[in-house]
Amino acid sequence: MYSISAEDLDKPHAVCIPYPAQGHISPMLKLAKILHHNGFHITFVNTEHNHKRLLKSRGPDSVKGLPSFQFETIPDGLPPCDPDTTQDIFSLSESTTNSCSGPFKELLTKLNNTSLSNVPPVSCIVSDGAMSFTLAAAQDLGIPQVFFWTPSACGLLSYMHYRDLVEKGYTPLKDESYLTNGYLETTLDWIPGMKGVRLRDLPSFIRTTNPEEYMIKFLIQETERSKMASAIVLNTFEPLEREVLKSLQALLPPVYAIGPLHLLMEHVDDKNLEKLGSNLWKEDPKCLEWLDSKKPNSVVYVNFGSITPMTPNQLIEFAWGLANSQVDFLWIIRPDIVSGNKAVLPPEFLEETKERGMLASWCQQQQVLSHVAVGGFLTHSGWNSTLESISSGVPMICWPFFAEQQTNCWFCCTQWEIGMEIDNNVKRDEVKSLVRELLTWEKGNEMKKKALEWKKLAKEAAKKPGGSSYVNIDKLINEILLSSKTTRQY
Ligand SMILES: O=c1ccn([C@@H]2O[C@H](COP(=O)(O)OP(=O)(O)O[C@H]3O[C@H](CO)[C@@H](O)[C@H](O)[C@H]3O)[C@@H](O)[C@H]2O)c(=O)[nH]1
Repeated sequence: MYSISAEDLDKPHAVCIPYPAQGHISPMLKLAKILHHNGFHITFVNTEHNHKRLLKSRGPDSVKGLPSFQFETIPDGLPPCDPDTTQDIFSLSESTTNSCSGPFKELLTKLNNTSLSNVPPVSCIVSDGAMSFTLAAAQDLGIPQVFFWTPSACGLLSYMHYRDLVEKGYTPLKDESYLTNGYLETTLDWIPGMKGVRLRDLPSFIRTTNPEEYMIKFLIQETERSKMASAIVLNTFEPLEREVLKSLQALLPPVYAIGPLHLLMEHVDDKNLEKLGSNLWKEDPKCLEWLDSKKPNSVVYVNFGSITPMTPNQLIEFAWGLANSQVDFLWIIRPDIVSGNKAVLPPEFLEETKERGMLASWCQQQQVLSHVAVGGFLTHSGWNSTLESISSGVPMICWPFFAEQQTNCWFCCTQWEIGMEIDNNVKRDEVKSLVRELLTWEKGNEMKKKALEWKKLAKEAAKKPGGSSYVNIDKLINEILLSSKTTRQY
């Protein structure tokens, strides 16, 4: 155990607990580092499974911590599995809800036994919005509890309306034919801040015929419990999602837009924190070297995040679409991207693209997106990827897979004017023409200009001292985390 100074024992102590998936752990770790920089003692809680994965991908230093920034683990309730595979989100949501509350409360009791734990008493909890079992623990201790929803604000607003969608009869679908008979094109005009959105643009879990669909029940439960929190935080910035944020403010406790967190992190000048990382796969540093050899705006970067799977056929269509576009590409293919199979690319494709294609299994995405050689991003529209692309001024081709990625895609294509959607049933000719359009044609140029405008606004929001997100973090700390404002009772 580290020995801690008397001064450290007086610090406020935030327990930060992400939902145990890559796209949630990374932004939570950034927020935890910012709080640490602002004088908080941090306990960061991973699941045992992800702790093992971090040890494997980044080595022991990544989770060894510092005297005032420590890592703890709780079990996720699922049977042990191969540390290299992505856990199933549906099972994970059910098991964390049903089994994590006990271990989490035990952990808090252990930390609060300060003579043994040698840490300050826990003074607030920053929990992922999809880990609402943490609320009861905060209520027991009478301390502030903040929910960090890691999807976009438009994603959260959509989830907040899941109950209405069920009550108004939009979901469950009457039968399977409703998936393809044009029903999903139905336009809704009653979600303030998202006028004109179609059913197919809402988070994908509503595309079910099952009246007992777990993800719908889960998200209704999680969003309801968010109403009891001391505050809500979102990794977005006010000019980007102003109308949506306004709608959320009317439904929830105070909502703070504090992103893009990776830009806010630039104000955290602490070498000790740099070694604490969150990538569950090992990054390939050769991607950046390869980009160095390319001309500005000449490369399309292709990455579908940490969860999206695809069929062997979709992989082949993407491959030939990229090859036929004649554009240089950096394509990240996760080892588990083809569910149940090894990703196999045809040797003719590898031969034909060896001069202009780079393949790797994981990269340092933020650095890749801010490299001058990258002119466009073919993405699954996960929120972190979308926000990282926006803050680097990179326009996108969107191939949303599930959850609120459909909503992020709709905003990119119709509201922010920085994206083009590719059909879910991907075909090589469409990949080829959209990649060419993005990198070499007028439409791509227009989107690039727009993306650069958003980049400027993102940077302004993160500016020290007056940027809106910078100010909101200050407010979050002073108005909520350091105050005695506690959660509301059920
Ligand atoms: O080679 C890679 C690939 C990804 N990343 C990082 O991994 C994160 C991926 O996050 P995201 O783009 O949000 O995708 P998912 O992993 O799919 O994220 C899940 O979590 C997000 C936040 O809640 C949701 O928006 C998504 O729908 C959900 O699938 C990003 O920060 C990337 O920079 C890397 O560093 N290197």
